[in-house]
Amino acid sequence: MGILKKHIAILGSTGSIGTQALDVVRAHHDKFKIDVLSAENNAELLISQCLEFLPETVVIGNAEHFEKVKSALEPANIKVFCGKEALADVVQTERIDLVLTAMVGYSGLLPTLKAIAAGKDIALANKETLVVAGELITHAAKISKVNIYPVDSEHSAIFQCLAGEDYSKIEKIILTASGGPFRGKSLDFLKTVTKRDALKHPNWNMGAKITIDSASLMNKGLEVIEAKWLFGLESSQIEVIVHPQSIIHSLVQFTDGSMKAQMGLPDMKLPIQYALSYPERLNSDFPRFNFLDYPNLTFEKPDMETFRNLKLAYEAMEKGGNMACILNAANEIAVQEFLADKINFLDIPDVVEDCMASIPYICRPTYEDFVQTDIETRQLAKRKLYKV
Ligand SMILES: NC(=O)C1=CN([C@@H]2O[C@H](COP(=O)(O)OP(=O)(O)OC[C@H]3O[C@@H](n4cnc5c(N)ncnc54)[C@H](OP(=O)(O)O)[C@@H]3O)[C@@H](O)[C@H]2O)C=CC1
Ligand SMILES: CC(=O)[C@@H](O)[C@H](O)COP(=O)(O)O
Ligand SMILES: [Mn+2]
Repeated sequence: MGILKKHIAILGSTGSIGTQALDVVRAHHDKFKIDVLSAENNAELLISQCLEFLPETVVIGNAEHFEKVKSALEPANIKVFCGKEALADVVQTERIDLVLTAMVGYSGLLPTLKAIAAGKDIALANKETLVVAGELITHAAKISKVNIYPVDSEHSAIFQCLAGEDYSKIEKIILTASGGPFRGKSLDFLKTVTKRDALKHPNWNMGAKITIDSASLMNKGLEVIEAKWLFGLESSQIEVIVHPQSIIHSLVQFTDGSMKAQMGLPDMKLPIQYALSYPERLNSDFPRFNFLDYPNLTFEKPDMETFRNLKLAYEAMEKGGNMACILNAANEIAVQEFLADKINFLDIPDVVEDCMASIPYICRPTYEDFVQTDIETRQLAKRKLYKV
């Protein structure tokens, strides 16, 4: 009798997480079957991925590329759709077991909600979704009895440390942060840094948006909020420590004082594979960590005065409601403009803080409130950045 394969949809298959997920699938083709792939603009790569993995359905976000993708894939009997609604529809396809959310930003919210409502387990890389609407997502997952498996390296580390443990015995978790390319630098130094400087992450090769977030410590702020929702924690139970080598991926301290850490070389294929194959732990030939190559694993307190984004994220989490949605939308606009060389690095926390102070607070937001908050915050962020 053949082994049953897990049927997977990968949303954002052409990105850093998406391409590494396909590497994992390629190495374990006896375990996984790709049913859906999607991309926003990169039609060439999407077409070649489809011709290799032969999904049933593919979605290209940007309508400009639709005809090109369609004419390349229809001869291979692959259905091609385009646009946001199509993405939210195809994740509901009956045979899909697991949806890997590997797209970037707020765009992950609707397809993730639709996939959960259709009873699909989620391998969650797209942290912005949980940041924006963590309560809505975790509530929907509970109702639909679906699991959310973390892909983010720190959250995968915590999830692995918690295997077989009682979550009510968590005293606190400690998220490690590399500190990014500007660790130890002053505000004066940060005034003049460029996109090129900010894109040089010391340990990880990732998409542009998350790399800028790592440099500004917003990534760690988003991860603090992500951890709250994934593991059901209070703000006081979530700590951040700077660990420049990125070998310890995060830690859990239990109520008896014992600590568990998960370690390994910085390689996203491991957490991706763990999330895709859970509860099975598959073999891999990923390079192994050797203590003797790292005689100095070091730790520092994060500098939340210079890197204000981390403090703003704690504030947004503590305030709740739509505040983290405001933080996220303002940050997405600021990062987009920084990557377009239109604003300075230090404008990022300024505009996030301004938007958090100005957009009306909603204590118990509905999905429609999040949509409206996201739109209004993006408009305000642009007005603040360009003083129009
Ligand atoms: N990269 C990493 O190591 C890690 C990433 N993450 C998280 O995973 C997510 C993906 O990050 P990463 O892979 O680095 O990002 P990339 O920018 O490398 O890839 C993003 C993917 O999403 C697609 N995409 C872009 N915009 C949209 C949109 N509006 N709607 C739908 N799809 C879209 C892109 O398509 P196209 O190529 O056509 O533009 C691409 O396939 C992020 O939320 C990030 O925070 C978390 C931990 C580590
Ligand atoms: C690989 C991964 O999970 C990233 O989120 C990474 O943690 C970014 O590094 P920073 O610790 O610099 O934010
Ligand atoms: Mn991370």
